[in-house]
Amino acid sequence: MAFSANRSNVSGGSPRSATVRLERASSLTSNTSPTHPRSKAIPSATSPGRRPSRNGRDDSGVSGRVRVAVRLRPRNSEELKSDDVADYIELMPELKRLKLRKNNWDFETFQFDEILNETASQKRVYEVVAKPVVESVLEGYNGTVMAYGQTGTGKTFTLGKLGEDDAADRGIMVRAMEDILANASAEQDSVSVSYLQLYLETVQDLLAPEKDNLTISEDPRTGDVSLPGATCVEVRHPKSFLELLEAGEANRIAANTKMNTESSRSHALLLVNVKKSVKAKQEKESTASNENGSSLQLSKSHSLMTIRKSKLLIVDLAGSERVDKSGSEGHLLEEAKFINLSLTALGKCINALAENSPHVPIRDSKLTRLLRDSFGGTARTSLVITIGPSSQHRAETMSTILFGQRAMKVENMVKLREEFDYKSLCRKLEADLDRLIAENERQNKLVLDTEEQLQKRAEEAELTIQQAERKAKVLLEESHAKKLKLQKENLDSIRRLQQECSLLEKELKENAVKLQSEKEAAVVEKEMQIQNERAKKQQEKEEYIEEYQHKLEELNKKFEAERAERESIERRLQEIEDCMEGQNKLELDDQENLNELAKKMEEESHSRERATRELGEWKLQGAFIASNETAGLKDEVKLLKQEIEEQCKQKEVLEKEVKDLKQQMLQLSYDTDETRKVLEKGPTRVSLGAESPMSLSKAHHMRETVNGQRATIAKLFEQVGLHKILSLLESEDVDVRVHAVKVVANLAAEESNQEKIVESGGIVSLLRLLDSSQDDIIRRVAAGAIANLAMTETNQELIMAQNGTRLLVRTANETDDPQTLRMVAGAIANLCGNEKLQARLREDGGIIALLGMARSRHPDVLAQIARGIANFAKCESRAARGQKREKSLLIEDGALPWIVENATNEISAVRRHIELALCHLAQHEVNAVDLIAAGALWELVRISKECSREDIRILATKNITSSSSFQSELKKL
Ligand SMILES: Nc1ncnc2c1ncn2[C@@H]1O[C@H](COP(=O)(O)OP(=O)(O)OP(=O)(O)O)[C@@H](O)[C@H]1O
Repeated sequence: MAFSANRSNVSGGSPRSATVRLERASSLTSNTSPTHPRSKAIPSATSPGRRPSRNGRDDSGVSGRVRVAVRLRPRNSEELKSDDVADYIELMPELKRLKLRKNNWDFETFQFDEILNETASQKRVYEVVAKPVVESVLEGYNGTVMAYGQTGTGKTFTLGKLGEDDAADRGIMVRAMEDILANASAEQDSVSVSYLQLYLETVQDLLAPEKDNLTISEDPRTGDVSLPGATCVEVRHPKSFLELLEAGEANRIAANTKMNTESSRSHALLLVNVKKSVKAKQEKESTASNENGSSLQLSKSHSLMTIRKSKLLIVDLAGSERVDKSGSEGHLLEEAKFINLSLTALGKCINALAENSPHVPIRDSKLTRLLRDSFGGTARTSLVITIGPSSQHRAETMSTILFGQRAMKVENMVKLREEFDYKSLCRKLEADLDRLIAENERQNKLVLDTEEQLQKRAEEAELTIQQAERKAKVLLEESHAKKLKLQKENLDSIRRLQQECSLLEKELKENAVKLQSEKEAAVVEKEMQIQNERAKKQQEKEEYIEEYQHKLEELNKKFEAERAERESIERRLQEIEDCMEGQNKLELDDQENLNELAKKMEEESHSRERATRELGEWKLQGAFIASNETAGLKDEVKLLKQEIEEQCKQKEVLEKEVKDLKQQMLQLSYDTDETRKVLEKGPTRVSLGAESPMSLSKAHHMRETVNGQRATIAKLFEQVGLHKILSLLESEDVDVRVHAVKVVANLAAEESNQEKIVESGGIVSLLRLLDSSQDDIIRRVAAGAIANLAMTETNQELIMAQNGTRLLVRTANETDDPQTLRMVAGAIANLCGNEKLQARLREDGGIIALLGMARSRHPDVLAQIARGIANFAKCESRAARGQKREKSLLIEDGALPWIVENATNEISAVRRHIELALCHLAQHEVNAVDLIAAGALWELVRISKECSREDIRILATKNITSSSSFQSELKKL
């Protein structure tokens, strides 16, 4: 039987080699050895109740003081009867203090871990004294619960009470076993007990009474104490434990009877061995490996189990009064040796430990050897000291208390005791190995299978390649044959195409020769046609000239007659002028007289005023004289008035005469206008107007009249003087201005007069009149005069310099009178003929104004516009000769649409001018694109074929053929 569980083989445990003991915190082993004095100065661990943590982290050695509780037994029946009242003890459970009377006036105070009075229940005693130790045992630590006290104070009651009658009486042993069994797994853990008695240094097995002298064994390496021969019974239920305990108690009584001794002389020891399996931590694995110096590597995949082996020792000591009497007091030493050697030895050891003595006499008794781990060892130890209430045992009580005080000073180093379960690990590893071997075999088989498959596939692939090569060879041969065949077909096609090409070339050459001959024939025919037309035109022209010359001669004759008539009118006019001059002189004289008279009257008025002023002074003296003078003056005034009236009458007569003369002059002016109109339509003055429907005879008559009038006017012009006539243009009288401007216009119609008119400032006067007048007749006649003057280059420059273009433009915009517009258009048309002034003319708005006047739609106006455009285009064409030409300003100012629109105007004068203008514009390639866009090309083509004037036709043809743009446009169609 073994006292220590790890040495026990009672239950047929496995061989020792199967387990490896792991001592944690081996560095503290020497300290924990009972053979070495232990230091008391372990500060934090000295606190009562300090326990290793449940999670096992606090698994290195931890110091733990022996905990001591005091329990006071209630008074028994005898004590209750006696007067021996226990007032020598005073318990203070709250303060955990106990006071013991020393004498009548003094108490001694002791501090304990727990104070349990007489009313403390068994349950409370268990929880306070034993439960912490039991829990510690369940966590893998050794534990000791021990009761010490005088006989009859309740040690057995506290520890070994079974509680058959009343469960509340169950003592620490029963309750501890209940807790241990409740926390142990029936499958994995094991709980076994041994129950022993020590009497006079003899260890007896209470579960096997025949074993009455068990040997105590100590492991020299670890110091563990065991009883190899002790009975160790596995316990699974509290009930079986009770039975076991009852049996053990019966054996104890029998043994004591046999040995003729008392139970109070022996120590009862209940040894509970607990084996619990717990999952090992990873760090434990490495530790295990290192400590054993083995190369064993534990797979992390295994959940390694460790076995925690702990033992709980519950010791019901013999009554201590003998110790006290024999050990402490030093008397009756022999008796002590016989009776309770072990208690004495225990007291010494505790003293030594409490006093930190270098020598602890642990080997002095079997009890101290058995309790080696409980005091100064690795177990958690809790001591309950029991005392009685009777003052008769005061000395024993004091002795017990002092024992308890000394025991409190003993410190243990509690250590976790656990081992790896290498058996199960080995089993798991073997299972793993089997599994790995099976896996390896399976993999090998798989590799072999794969290799076979690969070999098979390689052979198949080889076969496929050979087949593909054969197929490729056949296809290559076929392709080569096809290629040769195609090449041959291509060659045949090329030859055929070459033959077709040569045939086509031959055909083309023949067609070209044929076309050339047809073209030449057409040219010859065309030339002949042109020559015929030319001849015909020439003949018509000559006939016309002949007829015209005849008519001209007739007109000249009539003109001579008119001139004679005009001279007579001019003579009459001279007479009238003379008469007017005389009349004017008379008027001037009368005016002087009147002025003189007015002067006299004014002086008289002043005199009268003076007289009036002096009248007050000379009222009396001069009244008479003043009245006479006034009468004289009145008479004089009367005479003068009569004279004035007479002169007025004469003036009226003269004015009537002037009026008549003016009437005559007006008539003359009207006649002049009419004559001029006729003349302007004649061949000598073609600058203005289109052909009139007036009959030739009437025109002739009119021209004769006009010629006569002109002669008269010319005479008048010589007699009156140009300056005077021009000054009349600024007369306030509208009629005078009208007549005067008509006279000037008539004069300007004669080229011979123009120089004089210009020298006399006529252009400026006419422009001023045009600028200032709102009268349509004046503006029309003035514009006509300007138009006539604008026929020469010098005059054109003068007109332009005097801002004439702007005035004409303004007039053109302001009036809708066709005759005025005709004159204005004529004037601008004349200006258009000056190539030096083109830019300025355009800048002053001349072209746009010219085009704007087309709104009139009057044939005469349209003719003048067309003439102006033709003039402009001609000058542009002339100016650009030999220079790089920019686009025509006419095109820039948007004239093309109007030109194209009127290119076929039924009025020949309009049409002819536009045809000319188009030809001039077409001379320059720069205009070609716009001309094509405006449709002018087709007009040019038409002109080249239909124009009545040959020169224009030729010009148009030349333009068309010489323009690459026109040619390409024509080719498109
Ligand atoms: N706390 C208690 N309550 C009631 N009765 C008690 C108590 N303690 C002890 N007794 C009684 O006192 C008597 C003596 O107790 P017990 O036998 O347990 O003492 P003991 O210390 O074990 O004595 P011994 O040393 O001789 O074995 C018993 O009859 C027991 O029932």
